[in-house]
Amino acid sequence: MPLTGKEVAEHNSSKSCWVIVHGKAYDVTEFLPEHPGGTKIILKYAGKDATEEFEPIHPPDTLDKYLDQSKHLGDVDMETVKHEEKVETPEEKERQDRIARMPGLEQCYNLMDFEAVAKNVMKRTAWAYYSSGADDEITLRENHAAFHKIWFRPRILVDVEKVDFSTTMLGTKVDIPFYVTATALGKLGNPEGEVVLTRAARKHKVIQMIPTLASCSFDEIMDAAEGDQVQWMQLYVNKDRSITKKIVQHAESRGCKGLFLTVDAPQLGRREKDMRTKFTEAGSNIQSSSQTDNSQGAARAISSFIDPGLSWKDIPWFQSITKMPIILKGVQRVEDVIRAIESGVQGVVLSNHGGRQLDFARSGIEVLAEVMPVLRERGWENRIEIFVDGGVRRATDIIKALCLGAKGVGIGRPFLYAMSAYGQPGVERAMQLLKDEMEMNMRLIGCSSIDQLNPTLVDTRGLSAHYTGVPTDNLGLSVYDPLITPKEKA
Ligand SMILES: Cc1cc2c(cc1C)[n+](S(=O)(=O)[O-])c1c(=O)[nH]c(=O)nc-1n2C[C@H](O)[C@H](O)[C@H](O)COP(=O)(O)O
Repeated sequence: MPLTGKEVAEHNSSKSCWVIVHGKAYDVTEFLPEHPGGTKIILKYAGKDATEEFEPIHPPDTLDKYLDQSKHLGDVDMETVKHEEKVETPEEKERQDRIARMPGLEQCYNLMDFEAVAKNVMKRTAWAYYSSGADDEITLRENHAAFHKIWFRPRILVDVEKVDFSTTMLGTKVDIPFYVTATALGKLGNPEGEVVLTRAARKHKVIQMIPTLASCSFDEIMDAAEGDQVQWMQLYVNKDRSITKKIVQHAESRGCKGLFLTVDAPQLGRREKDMRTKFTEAGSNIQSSSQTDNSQGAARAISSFIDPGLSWKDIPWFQSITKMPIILKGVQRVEDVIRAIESGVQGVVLSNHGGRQLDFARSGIEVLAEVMPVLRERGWENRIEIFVDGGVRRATDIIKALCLGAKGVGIGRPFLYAMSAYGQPGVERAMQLLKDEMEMNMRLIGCSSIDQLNPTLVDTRGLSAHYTGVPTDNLGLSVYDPLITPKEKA
């Protein structure tokens, strides 16, 4: 006999706390103190239907994985569940008004346009999670600003009537040298989540990297791919290696063509915009006497399983459990690229996690400029495939990276913003804009194919000039949200 809404509603305190998710009731009383997202956000839904809040943040198998079966109380007759009247807050009203006034998709002419629109139409928590960088967001801004320190030395009088910017990445032929990188919690921005990116990537023959912390399940994302569409897997390594082994071997059995081990996040960075928004959403209680909620925002809430003990000695174990090419994602200095080559992995991503981890880490493109001359000196430039991510917003950024020796680049936030503001058509347009820019800029620098891109076409003398502690950059300056408590919340 299913439980009634009334029976669940009686368990609405920290002494006895039941919640409903997807039509089933769960006793989370004992779990409360362990919830990485803090107790307050759960107690807000004690005795109620928490599905809407739960869905975007937690991969679908979360309750099966982390809540003992004895706490799974069974079905609820949802007809008997009273849903609180949704009162539209003034903030939500303003957001809906901005949505009504947002520009048509055809008025987005570049990837930054999607960011500008998304900032205005996304829910605060979603914007905070996607846009935030670590600490003072210096590296977040530097990632984008670094590309502005590289200038072109274009060739002239080269026949560029036909331009072909297709290439291969880990042996897969792609239309254009970028991939959709792993970014967690796709459902924060779009109710369908990461499968929106899958469908757009398929249309543009672009590879998608599936995040460990996706909102959609891994199999949902793999199932959304069609034909010979290629996907890679990004892995946060679990302290429990038997879980990791299961995930990796399942990914391989499903046809994943690359395993990207994230190596720059032994602990997730402090993304204060995310933390701040989570705190207010959970109901700030600084003034009240009760213990202040220790919620750390979405990021911390979902990453407590990550193993900070991951080290070089683990590489042989990964090589023993999978035949997939192994790529280290988040390498930030040439010494570790050399060590990666010596350890026999197939690639690295020079990346600082989109500025979300160590603040004052250098941009991936700057590290690339350090790495390639050293590898060339050793004759090792083709020993592994080198990717770069962070701050790529224009095809000229892609071209600069390839001129310096990258095989391809990863792009994160722009596709999240396009997906959040305009859904799949938005992501497809963003990818098409990059293709249009690529064709034009390849012509203008005098190259008709990817193999002609080389270091003589760029001037990187200014690249390592970190002339200001806080590089001025619209991308960064416009992302800080006002700190003043909104009127209605004061
Ligand atoms: C924007 C974003 C990036 C995340 C990301 C989530 C978001 C919203 N998440 S995170 O929650 O843990 O930080 C991941 C992740 O799951 N795993 C990972 O390897 N990189 C993660 N990254 C980093 C991402 O893979 C790229 O390194 C970064 O996004 C590239 O910079 P741009 O966003 O400027 O393109």
